[in-house]
Amino acid sequence: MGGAAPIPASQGGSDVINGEMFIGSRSVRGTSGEARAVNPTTGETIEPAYRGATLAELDEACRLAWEAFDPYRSLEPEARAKFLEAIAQNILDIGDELIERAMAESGLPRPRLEGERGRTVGQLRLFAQVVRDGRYLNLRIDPAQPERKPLPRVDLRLRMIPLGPVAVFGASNFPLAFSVAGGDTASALAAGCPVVAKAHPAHPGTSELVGRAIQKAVQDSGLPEGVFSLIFDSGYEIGQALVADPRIKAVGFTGSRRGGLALMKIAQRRDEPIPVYAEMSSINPVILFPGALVERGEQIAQGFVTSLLMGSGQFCTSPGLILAIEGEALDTFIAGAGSALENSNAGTMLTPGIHQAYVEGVERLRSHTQVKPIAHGKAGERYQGVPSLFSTSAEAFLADKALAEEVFGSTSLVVRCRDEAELARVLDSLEGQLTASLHIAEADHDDARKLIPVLERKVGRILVNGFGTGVEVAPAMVHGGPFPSTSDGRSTSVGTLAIDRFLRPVSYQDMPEALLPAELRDSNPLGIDRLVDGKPVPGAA
Ligand SMILES: NC(=O)C1=CN([C@@H]2O[C@H](COP(=O)(O)OP(=O)(O)OC[C@H]3O[C@@H](n4cnc5c(N)ncnc54)[C@H](O)[C@@H]3O)[C@@H](O)[C@H]2O)C=CC1
Ligand SMILES: O=C(O)CCC(=O)C(=O)O
Repeated sequence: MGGAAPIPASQGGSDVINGEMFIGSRSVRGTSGEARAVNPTTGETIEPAYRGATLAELDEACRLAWEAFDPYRSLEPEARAKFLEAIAQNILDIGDELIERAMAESGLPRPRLEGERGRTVGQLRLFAQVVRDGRYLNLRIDPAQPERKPLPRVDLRLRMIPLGPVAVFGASNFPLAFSVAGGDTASALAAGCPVVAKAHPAHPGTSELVGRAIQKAVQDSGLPEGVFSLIFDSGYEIGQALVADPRIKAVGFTGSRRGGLALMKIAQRRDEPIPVYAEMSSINPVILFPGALVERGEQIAQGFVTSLLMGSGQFCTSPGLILAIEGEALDTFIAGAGSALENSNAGTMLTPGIHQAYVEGVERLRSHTQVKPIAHGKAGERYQGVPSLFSTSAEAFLADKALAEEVFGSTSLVVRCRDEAELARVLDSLEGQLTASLHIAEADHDDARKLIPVLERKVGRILVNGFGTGVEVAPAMVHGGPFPSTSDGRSTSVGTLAIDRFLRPVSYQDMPEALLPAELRDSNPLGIDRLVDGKPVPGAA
C-alpha cells in the first residue's frame, strides 16, 4: 500500500504531491475511480491523478480515529495546543508550493490565497490559545450541601467533553480556510475530536499538501495516528459511508444545499443520529435605508460592487439581494452600481461545474418576465462568470420563491419596495441567512430599530454600514444562521465559539476527588476559571 514512488515534477508531481491520501500514518494511493483537478484559468487538467478510497480504507480511517479518541481527548491542554501550533507551522513551511498549487486548482489569485493561508494559520493558533485558556470547558461546581433542608444537596460538577471523531468535508470556495485544515478541522481538533477529512475533488493537490502537514504534526507530536486521516472520494459513495460510519459522531460541511441535505438525511437515518453542521446557501440581504441612500448612495454602490466581485462572488456571504424603497435615491444607487459593474471583468470560477451552475442561475433571472437587467460586466473566457445585476419589484419577489434562491457567483437582485411595510414583508419572507447588512444614516435609526427583531430571527450576523464578505476570526463572530444558511443555527463555523459544536456536557455527581477529571478537582491543578456555586472563580493565580 503506502510508500508509492513520487511522481516526478516534470509530470506534474513533486516531492510532496504524489496523489496520496492519508490513513493515519500511512500514505496511500487510492484505487477507486480516477480524477484530476482542472485548472479553471487554462482549462487544463493537472497531474497527478487522485483515486478514491475503498470502503476498507475508509473503515480503517474510522477505526483509527475511534481508537485515537480517548488518548487524544485525555491529552494535557498544553500538548493539544502545541499540536495545533505545529500544524500551523507545517502549513507555513510548505511555502510557495501550497499557494501555487491552490492558485492552479482554484483560479483564485495569489493575494487572496496568501491571505487565506494567514487566516488558516491564525485560526489554528487562536484555537491553541482557547485550549490553553480552558474556559471552553464551561466548568461548573455546585458543592454538596449536606445540611440543606428539607433535602441535602448532592455535589455536582460539570465539564464539556468532545463528541468523538468528526467528519469534515472541505469546501471548494476556500481551499485553505474552509478545507482540510480549515475552521471545522481546527475547532474539532481543539475540542479533542479526531478528524477524518474528505477532500474536495476540486483541489486534491492542495488537500494532499495540507493533509501531509497535519499528518507530520501528528507524528512529531507523538499522538495516536488516528487523530487525523484524509480521504478522497471518486464519487459520493465514500463521503456518504463516512457520515454513516457509527464511529463518526459529528459532521462539518460547506457546500451546496443539495449536498448538505443529502448528508443530513444520512446522519438522521443512522441507528445513532448525529449532528451535521452544514453551511449551504445564503443570499445575504443588504437593506438600504432612505437617509443613507441620500447621504452616500454612490459610496455604498461602490462598496457593494467591490463586495459582489470578491472571489468572483463565490463567497457564501456574497450580497445577493438588495432591498430598498423605490425613489430617486435608489435610482442613483442603481445607476452607480450599474456603471461600476459594467466596467468590471468576468472572474474565473472555481470549477467548470460551478461555472455552469452560475450561467444557468443568471439565465434564470435574465429570462424571468418580472426581472429587469440593470448591468452586466465584460464578457469573459471559458469558466469565467460575468458579473450581473438585476432588479424586480417586491410584489414579484414575494410571488416567486425561485427569485430568493442563491446564484453562487457575482450576481445580485435589487428588490424595489413601495414602502417600509412592504420591505418588512420581503424580509419576513426570506429563509435563514448568514448575514444581513443595514446601510443607515442617523436619521434611519428609528426605522432600522424596527427591523432588528425580524433580522435576529432570520440571520446569524447583522452588520451596519458594511458587507458580509470577509469574516473576522474572533471570539464574538457568528458565521452561521437559521436553515438553510446552515443546518443548525445554534452554532458558528468561524470564531472561537465554533468549538462548542463538537462538545457536550457531562455532570459528575458525588464523585470522589480522586476520580474526578483534573479540571474539576477542588485543587484546580490546571488553573482554569470556573463557576463555583453559580459565581465566577478565577483559576490562575
Ligand atoms: N453557500 C456556500 O457556502 C457554498 C455554496 N456552494 C454551492 O454548491 C455548488 C457546488 O459546489 P461544491 O463546492 O462542489 O459543493 P458540493 O455540495 O457539490 O460538494 C461539496 C462536498 O460535498 C460532497 N458531496 C456533495 N454532494 C454529496 C452527496 N450527495 N453525497 C456525498 N457527498 C457529497 C462533494 O464530493 C464535496 O466534497 C455551487 O455551485 C454553489 O451553488 C458551493 C460552495 C459554498
Ligand atoms: O466571507 C468569508 O470570509 C467567508 C465566506 C464563507 O464562509 C464561504 O464562502 O464559505
